[in-house]
Amino acid sequence: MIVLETKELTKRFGGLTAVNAVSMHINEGDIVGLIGPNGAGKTTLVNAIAGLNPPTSGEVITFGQKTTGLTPEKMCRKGLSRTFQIPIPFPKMTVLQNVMTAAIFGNRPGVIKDHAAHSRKMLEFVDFPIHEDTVSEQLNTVQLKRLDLARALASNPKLLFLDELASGLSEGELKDMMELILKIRDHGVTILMIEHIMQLIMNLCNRLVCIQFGTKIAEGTTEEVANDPKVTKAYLGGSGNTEAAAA
Ligand SMILES: Nc1ncnc2c1ncn2[C@@H]1O[C@H](COP(=O)(O)OP(=O)(O)OP(=O)(O)O)[C@@H](O)[C@H]1O
Repeated sequence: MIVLETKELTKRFGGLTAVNAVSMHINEGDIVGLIGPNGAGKTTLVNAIAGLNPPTSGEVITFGQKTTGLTPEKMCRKGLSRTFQIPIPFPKMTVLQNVMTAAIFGNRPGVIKDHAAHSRKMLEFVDFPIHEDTVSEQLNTVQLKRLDLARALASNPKLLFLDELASGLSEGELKDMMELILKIRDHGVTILMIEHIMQLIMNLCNRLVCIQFGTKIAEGTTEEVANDPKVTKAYLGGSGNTEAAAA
């Protein structure tokens, strides 16, 4: 079953076409990698789908319903949640308060009976490594990424967008993060991940979408797209190995 589809989705910033008529889809249970060189338009595409920066034209269909241009709050209530390339929690709130905020505002009233208990469950799920009463401005990169993930999961999404979740992590942390992403998928959440780290893409994703200069240049199984000469060229500007380019 297709859970998300874009049709000719376009986003312009003045004279710049950051996303150019991108049509793509995500199947239920997929982990789709959204790849492409720096500045290709990946975050803009995700923002256009998730409502942060509505598209200039085209269509978004989420769980079979037209959702083009809906606000992030409405998309969240429809089951789409996301993390950010640079996580920005409420800095003066504790870790638990940050997750509770997402639990309270990300779910329909009455769905979650005990927001604190639900939030603690989310922190446990992401193996949050330090005390829940820690003030969020004191967190390091790894802790911020895990908090962002716990916040995203607190609204019980069916579809989750991850924007460079693994950037800035060490080799060991990367392995833990891969296990966590698989655990999320195994709990019934379909995932679209923007990622540059090829080790992650090749190990986790069953499908890839590659964009360059805002235009989709490839979509298919991970193997098909990774071996597509257009994709190799986009990364290296010539012949070569995508893995080496993106690692
Ligand atoms: N709010 C904005 N206003 C104007 N231009 C923007 C805006 N947001 C993004 N852009 C431009 O749109 C293009 C695509 O940027 P985007 O951040 O989506 O690329 P990306 O593929 O996510 O890049 P990266 O991998 O480096 O994060 C870039 O040229 C960027 O400068």
